Order: sequence, then C-alpha cells, then structure tokens
Amino acid sequence: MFKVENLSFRYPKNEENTIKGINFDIKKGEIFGFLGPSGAGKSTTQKILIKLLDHYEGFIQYDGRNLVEIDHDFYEDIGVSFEMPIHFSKLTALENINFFKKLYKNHTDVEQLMKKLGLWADRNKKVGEYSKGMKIRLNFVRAMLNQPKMLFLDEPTNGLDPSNAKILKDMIKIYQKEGGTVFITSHIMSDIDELCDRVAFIVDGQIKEIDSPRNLKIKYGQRTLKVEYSEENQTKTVIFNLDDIKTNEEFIKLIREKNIETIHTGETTLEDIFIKVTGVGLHHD
Ligand SMILES: Nc1ncnc2c1ncn2[C@@H]1O[C@H](COP(=O)(O)OP(=O)(O)OP(=O)(O)O)[C@@H](O)[C@H]1O
Repeated sequence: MFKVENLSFRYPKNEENTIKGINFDIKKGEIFGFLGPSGAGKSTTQKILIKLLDHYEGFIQYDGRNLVEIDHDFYEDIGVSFEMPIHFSKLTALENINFFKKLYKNHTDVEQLMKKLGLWADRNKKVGEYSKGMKIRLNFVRAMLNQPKMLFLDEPTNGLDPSNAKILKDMIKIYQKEGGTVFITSHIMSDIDELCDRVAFIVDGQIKEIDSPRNLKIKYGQRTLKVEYSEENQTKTVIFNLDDIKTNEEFIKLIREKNIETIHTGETTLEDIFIKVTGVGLHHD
C-alpha cells in the first residue's frame, strides 16, 4: 500500500532533520504500528504520508503511484483520526458528521456506524457537551465516513474507558477483515500487541526495528520457564532455561513429584521491548 524509501524531513525552522532516512512499507490489509518515544517523529511521518507536510527527501509510493503526483483524490481513499478531536462544538454530532460527509464522494452508513460506537442516542447533542471519550469515538466516525481503503490512527484508544476501547479495537479488527489497511501509533503497548501485524520502532527520526510483535518477543524474550509449586504450605519458585528443558532432569523430577501451581514461559512484553529498543521508558500522559 505504502513504500517509503530513504525518507528525510526537516521542519523549515529547525536546523536538524526530524526524520533521518527511514525505510519501511505498509502492506495492503495489514495493521502497521509505529512506536517510539515522545518527539521521535511519529506524527511527522504520519503527516508526510497523508500529504499534510511536503518538501521531504526520499521516495514515497502509495498504491503504486508516487505520492507527490497524487492529487486531492487521495483523500477519498484515506481516513484520518488524530489525537486531538476537531469538531464544531456548537453543532450537534450529526450536524458535524453531515458537514464532513459533504466533502466526500463515497459515504458509509452513518447510523450503523454511530450505533456501533454507542453514539446514535446522543446524535442530537452538541459536541461541546460531549465527553472526551465521546469526541474520540466521533473522530473515528469521521475517519470512516468515506469508506476509506486505509486508516491513519494516532493514539485512537487514548482517553477511552476499557469497554469503549474494546469497541474501537473490535471495529479496527473488523475493518481489517473487510480488507482495510491501518497505520496506527499508540503508547498503549497492549493495544499495539493485540492489533498489529507488524510494528516499527522509531527513535530520534530513525527506525530501529521492524517486525511482528511475536518475532520481536522471540528476539528480545528470555527463554525461561518459571514453575511455582507448593510444598509444606509454601509456594516455591524455580526458573529453568527453556532451551534444554526436554532433558533437564531437575525439571522432569519436579513436575513428576511436586504439586505444581503455575508454569509460565518468560515472555517479554512489547513494553519491555519498547524500553530495550528505544532506551526510554513509556510515559503515560
Ligand atoms: N511544526 C513544527 N515545527 C518545528 N518542529 C516541529 C514541528 N512539529 C514537530 N516538531 C518537532 O519534531 C520532532 C518530532 O515531533 P513529532 O510530533 O513527529 O513526534 P512524535 O513522535 O509524534 O511525538 P509524540 O509521541 O509526543 O506525539 C519534535 O522534536 C518536535 O518538537
């Protein structure tokens, strides 16, 4: 869907490049995550891909065409949901949606979509009276208005309670099942882990890793097995190396003879990998 080669970008006021020669592709039908510490260049990259920023160096291809040569029709193809919801607060949700709908040729079934996101009952409420979570969901409705081939989502679940975050994630999964492609940034690693087929880690304008969450976990994971068993009314813990587990007599003896409570492989989380790759802890706003 997208092919990005040697992309560099400098904001006119800055001396240094913000994006420093990155390469990646986004395959049709995949959910591609873009992760990195604050200020790494995630939003900048996203803005370049959606043609809000130009004058970049390098080459970007969208659906087989040079992005530079694609005209306004590009916006018929994509849906964008950025972190800061932008709506007319004095208009109702439906009035807002009907306004934005007019910008596009293709239209989705707004009633269905708003119902799925739990907003239909409040469609005639002014957006100024919406909660933050409602505005975020309304943003998603806007992004989906034109039945886009590709969605750009910047922190889509930030500010949503767990049940609304689940609704949104389920909708993203359904969108993918129906053939959609997604570019997503988030600081919520469990969401990224759940949704993304592949992720890229960007640090200071450079990509440090690109792979599936599973492969990254294998690469950065500890190959250990933790066994907890009970003995004399106490829980005891032993950690084994997973590589020679088949022939480890102590492990085999343990599971034959003891009352096992739990067995877990030492899985690394995406959050651990983020810290290892970027050298920065996750900040939560
Ligand atoms: N309009 C601008 N003019 C000059 N510099 C900018 C502008 N917008 C962003 N920058 C700088 O570019 C760098 C990358 O910013 P960007 O917003 O892409 O980071 P990010 O990875 O999306 O961060 P966050 O996770 O906080 O959203 C930062 O150093 C930022 O200060």
